[in-house]
Amino acid sequence: MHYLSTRGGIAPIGFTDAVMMGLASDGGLLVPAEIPQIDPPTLRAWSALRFQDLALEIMTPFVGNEIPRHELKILIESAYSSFTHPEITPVIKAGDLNILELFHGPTAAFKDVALQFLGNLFEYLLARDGGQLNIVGATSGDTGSAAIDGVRGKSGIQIFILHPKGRVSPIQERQMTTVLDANVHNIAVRGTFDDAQNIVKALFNDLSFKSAYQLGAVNSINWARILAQTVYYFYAWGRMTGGDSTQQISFAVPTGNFGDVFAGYLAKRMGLPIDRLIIATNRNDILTRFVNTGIYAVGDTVYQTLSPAMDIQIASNFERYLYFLYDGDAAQIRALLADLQTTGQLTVDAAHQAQVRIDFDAKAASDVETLAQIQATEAASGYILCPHTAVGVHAAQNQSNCVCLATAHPAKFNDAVQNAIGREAPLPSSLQGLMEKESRCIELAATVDAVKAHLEEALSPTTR
Ligand SMILES: Cc1ncc(COP(=O)(O)O)c(C=O)c1O
Ligand SMILES: N[C@@H](CCOP(=O)(O)O)C(=O)O
Repeated sequence: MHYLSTRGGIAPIGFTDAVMMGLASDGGLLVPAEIPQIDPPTLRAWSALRFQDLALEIMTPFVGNEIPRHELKILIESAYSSFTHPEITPVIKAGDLNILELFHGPTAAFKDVALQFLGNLFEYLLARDGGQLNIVGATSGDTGSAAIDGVRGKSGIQIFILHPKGRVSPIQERQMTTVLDANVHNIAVRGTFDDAQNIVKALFNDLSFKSAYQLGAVNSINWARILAQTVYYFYAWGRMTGGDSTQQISFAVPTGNFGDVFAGYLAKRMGLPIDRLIIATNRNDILTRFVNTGIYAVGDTVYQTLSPAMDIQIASNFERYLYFLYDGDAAQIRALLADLQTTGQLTVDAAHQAQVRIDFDAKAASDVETLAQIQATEAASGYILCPHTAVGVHAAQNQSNCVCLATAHPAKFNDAVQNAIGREAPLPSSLQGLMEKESRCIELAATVDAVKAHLEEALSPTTR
């Protein structure tokens, strides 16, 4: 399997290079040159597999022959050994709802599914090929702690995570800042998640800096993130249908950076019988507006909502979708992105907008609607939704045969839960005692220069 850039500016590379490159060297995102097609008999056979075995099957064609199958299997088995549910990502019934619980990993959010694997993969590749990696990532709350947990204490790896100061939940913040391993560096930037993500991308686009400091990516700009997240769509479909490929399932996906729903889109393009893919956004509704109008227009403000991990205006993986929407026409992607850069918006033509409406539904929820959904679901079934999941469940109303992705444990957002139902969700053991622990974090201005200077200082041979 080879990987290309959405902007057409790099020669094809293999899986290992794609994982280590993170953001493509021309500023685009890496995508597979072709999408493997899974036929109905294979889907049926896969529906009986354990999550780990399914992951091995799905990843194999994307990895190609770069990692021997038995070694890939070990990486996968080890990644999911830290999950507390035997099914890894179970589908459970809550009243009428089908909930795909993605929060049974060490940091209680769906990010663990990919980042436990990616941490192992980085460690394996560094041990095999030599070198070291300095990860720089941006988080609106969940990627940060999951990435930190995935690489803490691993040799040859340093991790720097930027979060927007005061814009993640107290538990999310403590999950990151109470990890005191020497290779973990938390940075609170005085800005929004979009500011943090722009800084990370600027650092990756500074190719001499990227190469001098061996930067690596844990955000969903890294293809391995998308790949690992694709697995649970197949898994949930198998659990819902028993492998009957005449049965289609819809998915409601709480969306911010477009990584999770893009993984669902990839699954559908691989042949998984998905009916509707529902993009669920909060008040930061750029993607919902895009699906409904064909215009992707960046607003002036990133609103703070009760679902803070989705407080994102500029959705990183949207560029990957545009690439497939335009059948891999990189020149067209560059033109659309140039429009976005100069005017703050891009518009797809009517024919492509029609395709967007075939590919996705989209719906936004206000905070009031989010709280009402948490309250209604708890009243109907006793099940407590996290506010992000509630945005998804709200969007799934009236959709039959739908699976709602539960992207985080509700206890990570107990202020919202308390507000909705008058009590908190019980803390899982992984989240207990965080508020009493020692923490470490520095604060920086939300500028590329400030972060660059910090990295230079932290990574200089005299400091280390
Ligand atoms: C709990 C939670 N739900 C949903 C999302 C949105 O996922 P994505 O950014 O992949 O669209 C995030 C952040 O990524 C999150 O942390
Ligand atoms: N919601 C995310 C934002 C970063 O998204 P990613 O999937 O690109 O890592 C978070 O919780 O940090």
